[in-house]
Amino acid sequence: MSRRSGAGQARADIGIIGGSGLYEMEGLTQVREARIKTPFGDPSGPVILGQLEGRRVAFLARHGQGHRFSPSTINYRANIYALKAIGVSQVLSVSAVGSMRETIQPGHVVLPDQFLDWTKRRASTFFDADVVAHVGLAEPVCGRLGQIVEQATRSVGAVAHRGGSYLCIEGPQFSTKAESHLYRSWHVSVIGMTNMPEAKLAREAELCYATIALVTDYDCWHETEEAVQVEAILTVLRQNVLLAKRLLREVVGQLEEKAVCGCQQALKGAIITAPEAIPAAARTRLHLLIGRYIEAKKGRG
Ligand SMILES: CSC[C@H]1O[C@H](OP(=O)(O)O)[C@H](O)[C@@H]1O
Ligand SMILES: Nc1ncnc2[nH]cnc12
Repeated sequence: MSRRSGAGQARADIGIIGGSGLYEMEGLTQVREARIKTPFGDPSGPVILGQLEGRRVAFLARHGQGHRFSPSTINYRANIYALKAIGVSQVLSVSAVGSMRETIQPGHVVLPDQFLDWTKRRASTFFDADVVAHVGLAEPVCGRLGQIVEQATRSVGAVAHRGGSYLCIEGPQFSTKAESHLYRSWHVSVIGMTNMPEAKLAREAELCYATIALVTDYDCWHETEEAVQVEAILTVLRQNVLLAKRLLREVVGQLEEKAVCGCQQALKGAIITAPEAIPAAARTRLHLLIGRYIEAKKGRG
């Protein structure tokens, strides 16, 4: 696979964020690498662009090549910003998760429609200085994308659980049994360490977002299954990742190039700061995200 590099003219419509075990996307053609600088720092690595099933796709390994970034040190803002900067309008997020329910088994695919953010030390908004914006997160997953992913999951022969809550813990340690039982009492479906604040930031960036959660373990609540350990996760992951690659191809082939849905308007009416109160430096820093709203407002006087 030959690669060109550089960020100039790098464009894509569909973003894939690869999680644990998914560090590259096979099957991409016309591959090039883009190193994208953002006002929020560096993404986890170069964005890999190419064609997949006739669509322009951008792939980014969340933990970086060689899995160098822990869930707490991933620069989620830079990752989402970088995808937005190259034109991505819809993001498929692939994640390894633990199951919190008997019927959700290792090897199954869960398509959560809710998240619980139990993280403690992550930058979780683009709007933490100079501009205040409050986006809605009642439905954090794009329903249109979720529907397509569900169909595709079934058509590749995997067991799909559509809906349910993904509980995001800070990690990197796995949970104690006491925590795991507590979380089960909250009726969550799966547990992981990365989808928050990723999903929040995708909404702030007005990107459609859906998680493909690949179940690797039963965390540590199960009475007859071993408590989760990385070694066991990696064994299941090797199988899951093969499935994920087939599934992603199928999903991408069914997606419209440009998403047309409400996610693309998430910031409409959400910016509460008066345009004239926004300093020039903040306008520049946030232009990609809010330019069309504050310029229009200013024009109306
Ligand atoms: C290697 S197991 C724990 C690790 O896997 C998940 O990451 P990702 O969501 O990127 O697949 C989990 O959140 C932890 O970061
Ligand atoms: N049990 C678990 N807890 C947190 N993150 C995970 N990722 C995969 N399995 C997990």
